[in-house]
Amino acid sequence: MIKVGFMGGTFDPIHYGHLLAAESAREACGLDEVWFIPAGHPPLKENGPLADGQTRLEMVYRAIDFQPHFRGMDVELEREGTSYTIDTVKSLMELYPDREFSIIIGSDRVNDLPQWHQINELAALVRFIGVRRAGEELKVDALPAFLQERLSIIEMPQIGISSTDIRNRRAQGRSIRFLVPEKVYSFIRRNGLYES
Ligand SMILES: Nc1ncnc2c1ncn2[C@@H]1O[C@H](COP(=O)(O)OP(=O)(O)OP(=O)(O)O)[C@@H](O)[C@H]1O
Ligand SMILES: O=C(O)c1ccc[n+]([C@@H]2O[C@H](COP(=O)([O-])O)[C@@H](O)[C@H]2O)c1
Repeated sequence: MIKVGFMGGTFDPIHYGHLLAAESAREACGLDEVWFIPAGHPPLKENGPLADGQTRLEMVYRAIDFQPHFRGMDVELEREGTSYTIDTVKSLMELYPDREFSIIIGSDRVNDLPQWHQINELAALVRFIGVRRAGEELKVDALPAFLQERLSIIEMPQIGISSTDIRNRRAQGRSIRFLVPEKVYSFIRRNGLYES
């Protein structure tokens, strides 16, 4: 079986925190591939993304350009309605029966796992790889036992970057250089993304 770590996200925009979390998970868990899957309509987020789906996917492609273990996928962008992970996992398992999927999530998402749609069924299908995220407390003990059993926590160099901070910096006319890969940086600037 080919081991795939699926990293879903709003990626509005993708940044070095995402890439380093993915690479840390790949190394720690011996993953063959990491797939970056931008959410069409992210669940549990108060505000929808600022950039449209194709623009966020384009930034993912630019960020992972020439990385042999990384892939960008549009499966959630093509789907109507809220992008529940259970639906994505089921369709990926059907499309790629030769692959074994796990889900890579940062600590903020680890803490809200019990609120995920059909979480019992999801946890029966996949394992979760939780990555410690700068500024977020990991509350593994607060999770129900069935989730703790399906969760591995891995470490990564703590990197306090968030897409919110990047969008805020752009709105204030501040620099985002070195927070995102150079090809994402030039794309954001060229297209005037996140300007106020
Ligand atoms: N700096 C980081 N370190 C580790 N994990 C991260 C980091 N930033 C995001 N993640 C994780 O990546 C996944 C996708 O995150 P998302 O696209 O929402 O980015 P974000 O920076 O949290 O965005 P926003 O600030 O808009 O909420 C989530 O599981 C999140 O926990
Ligand atoms: O399926 C759910 O109920 C669910 C609830 C919260 C988050 N997720 C997924 O977790 C990933 C990271 O979410 P976010 O909001 O931090 O970008 C993304 O793929 C979301 O679709 C999924």
